[in-house]
Amino acid sequence: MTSTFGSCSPYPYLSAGVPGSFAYRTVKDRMPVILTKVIDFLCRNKHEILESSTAEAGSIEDLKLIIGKLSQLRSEMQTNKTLRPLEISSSHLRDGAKWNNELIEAKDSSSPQWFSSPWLLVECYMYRAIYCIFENSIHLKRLDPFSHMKEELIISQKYVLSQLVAYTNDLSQTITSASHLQANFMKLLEISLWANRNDLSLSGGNAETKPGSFLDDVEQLSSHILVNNANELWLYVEQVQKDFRNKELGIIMDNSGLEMVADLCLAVYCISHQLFDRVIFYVKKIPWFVSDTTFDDLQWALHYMEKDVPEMQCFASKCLGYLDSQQFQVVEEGYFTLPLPYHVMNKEDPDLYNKLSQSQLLIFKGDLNYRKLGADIDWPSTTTFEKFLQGFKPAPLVALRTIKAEIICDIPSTKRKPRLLSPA
Ligand SMILES: O=P(O)(O)OC[C@@]1(O)O[C@H](CO)[C@@H](O)[C@@H]1O
Ligand SMILES: [Mn+2]
Repeated sequence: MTSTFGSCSPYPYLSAGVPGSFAYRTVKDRMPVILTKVIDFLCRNKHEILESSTAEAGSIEDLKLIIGKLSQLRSEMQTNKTLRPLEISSSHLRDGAKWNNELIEAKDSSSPQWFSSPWLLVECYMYRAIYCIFENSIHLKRLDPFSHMKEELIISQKYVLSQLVAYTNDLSQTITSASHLQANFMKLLEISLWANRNDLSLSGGNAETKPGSFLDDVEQLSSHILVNNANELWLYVEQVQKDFRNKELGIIMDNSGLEMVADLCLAVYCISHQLFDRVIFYVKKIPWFVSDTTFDDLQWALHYMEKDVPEMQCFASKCLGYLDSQQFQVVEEGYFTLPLPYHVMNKEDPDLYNKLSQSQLLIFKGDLNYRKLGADIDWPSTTTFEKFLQGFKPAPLVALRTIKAEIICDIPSTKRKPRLLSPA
């Protein structure tokens, strides 16, 4: 496959063409279920959806058309048809050109099919196709078919979220030494890492955490960290204090819900202890991989916490205050909802690469970001992170990721490649 994925690696891309792989089970089982859940949601909630739309009569036709197109998409996936060019609207022309270039490129070598093209292209394609189907409707352009799941997740987790925020507040009160500052930072990193297990695209829309267990889980899970560079990271953060006056942290976000709140806790800690002066949150520009955070999700969550969860009101107001003062900034960049891996970003989107390079530290959250850092290639597990990135390094960066896909690197040769307890 010689698309702009164009990697110099001799190793193959992950693909659903490998029976039994997580990519195969995702395309064969998980993705059709996700599409079915969207169709069911539209059928079961059609009255509410029609009431909320401007022109009810037209919307009924719209809804029927959308459901038909989603069903067709699912059927083409299940029968391994060729991925059709996306109908991308004029407001996304730039992304559209890149999308169809990928699909045309794929055609050069072989027609892009669900079970043979690179998993990254195929999986991103499904979410983009869902978005295009809504965006090309007349009355339901702005409908996020996953927002109800993301909102229900936050509401169902409010007890765990309140615990997490209270824990973060306590950490901030007890800073009496540099070692405390470090210990607490490391703890919040681990919390942000394990919150990544909360992933609606895996849990089929169900909240993962049982009330009251998440912080205990974080304690237990420490021994499951396979590659842990937190100590080197802290030494670098200390160096940043000496070398830079104006310090910026970039968080390339992943899932809404617990993971988003964990990332906000880490960011609040960094600002309130002057480890960084500004935190840039890179969110998704369109609904993505079921639970990935959009700007609307972040705003909805902060206002929900401020209004409806007394224990979180102060935290939410603090975050909203940081947004007003620009100490928190939210950025929507189209690149993060393209199928492109990160090693081609400097060529494909030099402005974004340059923006990322303004930060003193970048934290890439979650499995999909990790897959894009490694171009979704089936690298040997002993591959160094440096080689895995294939030259992508706009700024010093770390990946906080719980393993979902088989791709992995930096495992010492003394350790065997971890046997994945794939959540699927
Ligand atoms: O990016 P996240 O939210 O951590 O992981 C989500 C996800 O990318 O993990 C699976 C394997 O990569 C995908 O099929 C799935 O959607
Ligand atoms: Mn995600």
